[in-house]
Amino acid sequence: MDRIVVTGGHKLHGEIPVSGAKNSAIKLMAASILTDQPLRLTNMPRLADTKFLGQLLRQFGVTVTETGQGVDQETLFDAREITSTFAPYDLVRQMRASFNVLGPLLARTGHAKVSLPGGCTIGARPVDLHLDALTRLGALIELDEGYVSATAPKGLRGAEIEFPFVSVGATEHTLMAATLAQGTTVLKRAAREPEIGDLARCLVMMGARIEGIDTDTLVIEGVTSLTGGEWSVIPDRIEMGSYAVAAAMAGGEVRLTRGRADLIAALTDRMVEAGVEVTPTDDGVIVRRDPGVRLKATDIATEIYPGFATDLQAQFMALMTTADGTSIIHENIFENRFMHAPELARLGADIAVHAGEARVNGVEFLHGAPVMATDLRASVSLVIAGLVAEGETSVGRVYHLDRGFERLEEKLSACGAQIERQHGYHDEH
Ligand SMILES: CC(=O)N[C@H]1[C@@H](OP(=O)(O)OP(=O)(O)OC[C@H]2O[C@@H](n3ccc(=O)[nH]c3=O)[C@H](O)[C@@H]2O)O[C@H](CO)[C@@H](O)[C@@H]1O
Ligand SMILES: C=C(OP(=O)(O)O)C(=O)O
Repeated sequence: MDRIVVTGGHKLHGEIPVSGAKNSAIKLMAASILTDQPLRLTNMPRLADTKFLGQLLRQFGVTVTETGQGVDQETLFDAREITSTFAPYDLVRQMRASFNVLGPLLARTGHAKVSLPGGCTIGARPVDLHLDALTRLGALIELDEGYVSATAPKGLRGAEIEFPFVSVGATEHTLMAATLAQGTTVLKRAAREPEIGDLARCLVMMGARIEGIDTDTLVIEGVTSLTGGEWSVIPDRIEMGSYAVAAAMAGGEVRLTRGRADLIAALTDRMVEAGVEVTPTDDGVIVRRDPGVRLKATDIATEIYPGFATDLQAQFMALMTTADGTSIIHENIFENRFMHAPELARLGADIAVHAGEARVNGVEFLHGAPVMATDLRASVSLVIAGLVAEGETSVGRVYHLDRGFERLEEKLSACGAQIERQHGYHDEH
């Protein structure tokens, strides 16, 4: 097993290119099932999650061809023939979003059997909204021994669906299925995350008829078939936000490129409030901070987009561990997303968690210690804390981190961080 070792106390100076968004790429990959023509995705991140999903798509008979390196990374998906519509537990359990192949398989072939999903253990994470919406589109659904079997013998048909609350996964899942349904589908209380806009725009490029993109009401006029084409994956706002916080934590000056400042406005507004200098640029932001001056404790509450992203909560908590004063962090999206708090405490942070609220009492210094990544975004929060912790911080179970951060050590060490990956480490936990 790998671990990442960070030696704290080095300022960051330089440039970090933002990769394509994991949470868009994996939905766009699932959309490739909807057409028998090739779909080329550019600005593709190479991550454990895109690899898992590539394996799953191959299981259905999709040809997946990766080419290029760095900013030229792209992948061609050719789902000319779907040879299987079975998604086994072993391939779905690794990543929650792989469940979202169910709708596209059903829309394209009329049947599918998909294992219930895995993903980060940050809450119960049921899929009831997904299944209710597919049922409204005319799917017959059965649950048996951890598998969902769905059929639509007469094809899917449009419906008006009002989600009881906002769900990113259920919105994009239903959106994909509805593109090939007969008639009109209206999705109310739809999620508006930028990755959904990216998916919807790609589907429109493929011939789908969708109105209301980026709003909470999507109107989809079903078509009989979609075409292929080429699409560039939107920048990863969570990766971008994580490096913005890393620069703020370590101090120095970092320019984030190939990104979009507007996508992380909720985060940078709070960073500015805390005393970090953030300057938007044409393709990202410049983050500056004098490490000699303590940041001011700042409160956050996670919300649906355009609010503060739950996927940036752990990173912001790490930043607040050394701020002056007490910051209150409310987690409103997932019921169990503070598992990084006890790990940050090993580094000397003072954090009290009660239900959905964490009180972070800023301390002057953190000290290095062995810590364990508990989920994807928690793992990067530990790396961020390690950037200022005195001595060495070793982060175990980095397979969580590898799900969503491409070449993290390379990107941070190019800016002066002392960080390395060690292979073959024995995890005693
Ligand atoms: C791969 C991907 O894009 N993952 C993102 C996606 O996850 P994901 O799509 O799983 O998140 P959702 O927006 O669906 O979840 C929001 C809340 O709704 C609940 N829920 C969801 C569906 C359902 O059928 N029933 C139900 O109760 C969830 O347990 C959670 O408490 O959006 C989250 C919220 O921005 C992000 O943290 C994840 O990084
Ligand atoms: C929680 C995340 O991923 P998943 O929904 O796949 O678990 C994430 O990207 O932060």
